[in-house]
Amino acid sequence: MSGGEQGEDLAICVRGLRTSFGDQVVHEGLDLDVRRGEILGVVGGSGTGKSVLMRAIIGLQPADEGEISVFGESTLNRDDEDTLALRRRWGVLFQGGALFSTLTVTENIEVPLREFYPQLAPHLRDEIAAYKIRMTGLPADAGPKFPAELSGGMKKRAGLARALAIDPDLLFLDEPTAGLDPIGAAAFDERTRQLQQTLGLTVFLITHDLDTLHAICDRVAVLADKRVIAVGTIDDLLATEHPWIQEYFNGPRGRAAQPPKGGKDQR
Ligand SMILES: Nc1ncnc2c1ncn2[C@@H]1O[C@H](COP(=O)(O)OP(=O)(O)OP(=O)(O)O)[C@@H](O)[C@H]1O
Repeated sequence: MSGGEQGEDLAICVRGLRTSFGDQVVHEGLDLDVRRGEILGVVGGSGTGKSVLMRAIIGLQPADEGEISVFGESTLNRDDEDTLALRRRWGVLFQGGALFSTLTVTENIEVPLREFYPQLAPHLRDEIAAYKIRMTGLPADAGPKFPAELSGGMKKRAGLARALAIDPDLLFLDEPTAGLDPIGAAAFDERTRQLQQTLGLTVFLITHDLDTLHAICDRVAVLADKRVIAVGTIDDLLATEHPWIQEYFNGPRGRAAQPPKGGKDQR
């Protein structure tokens, strides 16, 4: 189910990861492969370390032990210039959106453009921001608005537009549909899938949303006991006997989210 991938087919490769906060060990001996071009859903009970894993991959959380590489390049122990070159290849939508409240939507989207392309002329920055606004399905007049003036769904789209600002190859989404109504969540999923297919993105998607897993994830990784206990399609996971996995996918909510038999996508 996991392992055995060729290095060049992998967007992310984690081996033997250990992370901790003081005495609290979050991950121990964690391995994970994310294939290029896939949407990998990451699930697990609350506090199992999904966000900490994402932060470790993008270099915001130190690793006590282990190896992490992104597109074949180690993310650990890099010098500043190398780190910047690698960071250009990913965009991140943090849990809750994490927009700067004192900046407009356009200015938020321009933050990574200023950081990575400081020489870019202001009118080009504005054009790119306007394009990203359209791309993520925000209304054109969202640009001059402040985050406090946006609905929850619009904030997520603005966060997505910022994550896509520098045309990344890899997108990290931390609970992108949390707090959205089911219609808004389905629309966000659909947009994520469209963008992933059109732009050839690899997506690392942390979620508790069973509908999202069924609708757009190619494979799902399950975190428990400080490591990834299983990775595969939902059918692969259903074939395992781990009690948490069975409860998660076959419990009342899991069953309700399963697509009807005889046709995966009826939309
Ligand atoms: N900055 C921090 N300082 C101390 N402990 C932390 C910190 N960040 C996370 N933790 C701890 O690490 C563990 C994993 O947290 P993490 O946020 O990765 O969980 P999660 O699986 O994403 O949870 P959820 O599904 O609830 O968002 C938790 O016990 C959390 O309290």
